[in-house]
Amino acid sequence: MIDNSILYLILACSTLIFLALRPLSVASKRFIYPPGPRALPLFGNLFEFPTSRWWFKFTELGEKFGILIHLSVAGRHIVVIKSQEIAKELLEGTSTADRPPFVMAGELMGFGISIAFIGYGERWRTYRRISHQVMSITAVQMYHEMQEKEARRLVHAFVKDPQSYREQLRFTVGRTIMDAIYGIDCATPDDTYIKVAEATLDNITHAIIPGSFVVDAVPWLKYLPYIGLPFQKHVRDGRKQVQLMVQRPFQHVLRNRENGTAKPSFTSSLLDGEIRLRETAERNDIVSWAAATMYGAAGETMLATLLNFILSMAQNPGIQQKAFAEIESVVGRQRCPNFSDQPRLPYVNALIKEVTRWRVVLPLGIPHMCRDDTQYKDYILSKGTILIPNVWSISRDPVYYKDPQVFNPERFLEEGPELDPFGFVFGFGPRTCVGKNFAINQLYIFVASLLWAFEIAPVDNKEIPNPAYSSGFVSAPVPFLCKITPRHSGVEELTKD
Ligand code: HEM
Repeated sequence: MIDNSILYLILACSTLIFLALRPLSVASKRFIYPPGPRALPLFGNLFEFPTSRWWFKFTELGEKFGILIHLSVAGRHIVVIKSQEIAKELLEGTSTADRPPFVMAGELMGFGISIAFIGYGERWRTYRRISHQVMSITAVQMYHEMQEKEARRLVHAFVKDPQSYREQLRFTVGRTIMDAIYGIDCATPDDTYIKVAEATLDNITHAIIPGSFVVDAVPWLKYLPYIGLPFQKHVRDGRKQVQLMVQRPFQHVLRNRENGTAKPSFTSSLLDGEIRLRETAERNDIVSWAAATMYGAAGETMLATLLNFILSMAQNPGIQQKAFAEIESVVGRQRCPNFSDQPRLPYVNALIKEVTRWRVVLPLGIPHMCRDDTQYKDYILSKGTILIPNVWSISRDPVYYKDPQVFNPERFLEEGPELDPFGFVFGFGPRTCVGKNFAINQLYIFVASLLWAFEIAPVDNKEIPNPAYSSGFVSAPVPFLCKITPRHSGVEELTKD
């Protein structure tokens, strides 16, 4: 990796070029941004940015400057939003539904065409329209049976090898998505489809983290001929892998459709033609990318949320006991929980909301960008301003939550429940998470099944200290030890395939 002094030198040159070349109209127009720390000439607030976990720094700045903070880096304006109401208002319309360019992960590695990274436009609207047909609140019921089966398989795997709960969760999350998206049943964690997808996503996730590659700060570097810079090597290998991840499972579905063995899936439903796409090639391109994005967006977020669930239970035995008692009274011990139990499990539903609030897995969501000059109250933001919702600080704000550090599902049950985290952890406005309904269902059935089957406790009855969290785009707890013991003798038998 290039060392920081060279990075800053290159950044300084690129900023000068940018300032010299930008159109006069932009330079002379009068924009009014919210308050923020003083920006240095050329560099702006570059040095305010820590190397990781920006959400803590943004929260600190919020205490000084208020609920909207303005920063700038190399001529690019950034506004960080610390209030749920303002994030909703500002990110609600299509005028702020663009995405900033992700040069490395998006343009160079080829993921920029995915639903999550692509800018606002016709192709993004098509993605959203077709995905809605198979991810709406009604449509996701088609995955219920498969999700129930995967929950039983997960429980069974935990019985067999409770120590490797993290790997089991990772594999089950991947397998469930493969099944839902492509109708592919992956037998083992070494399955090629899962391996390729995980390796590709590791690469992409690394590439998205700001500061990983110099080309994100200095986009003109992308025009350099190949001279073996670290980002160029990463692109050379990564781009091929992205194609493999998108094409292989999609071709599998096409082959199975031809020989009549395709299982129902997200991809198959889209190919069944409810969507009106003109050419087969165009249709295949759009559907294959919609499918691959789903896999990419679901894996890490679901895994991180389920790990937070395990941690919260090991740290809060009283809450776990209460949730188990509710499940036992509704489900009993003779069968596993299913979706029809859900309306009668209010405490479990509140517990899931609390897991998503207590440790948000995407602490800064995914940034939006203004498509045009945008007026908000007294501010006028220029086209291209990046808008970042500080979801982490919303989840910790005493304005919304009493004792926000405390894990307490009751906060969503009492009269006058506190702010519903499902209203912000899945994002805002037209870019809200496409897989929200699928994710909530999966969290419900996995959480209810694990609570029904196991007692999750610290090892040797010692308290589990709060683990460190990964510092990437998705924030997940680093491995921690805990003891997972079946609650009753029927668990193994009832979860046999
Ligand atoms: C607990 C699990 C999950 C969380 C917390 C989560 C959260 C988010 C957030 C914050 C965004 C950005 C929204 C915005 O820009 O305002 C997003 C986007 C997205 N999510 Fe999720 N997500 C989860 C699971 C899933 C699953 C299971 C899928 C697919 C099956 C999925 C598919 C997507 C897609 C495709 C986008 C891009 C939407 C767009 O840019 O138009 N997510 N998600």
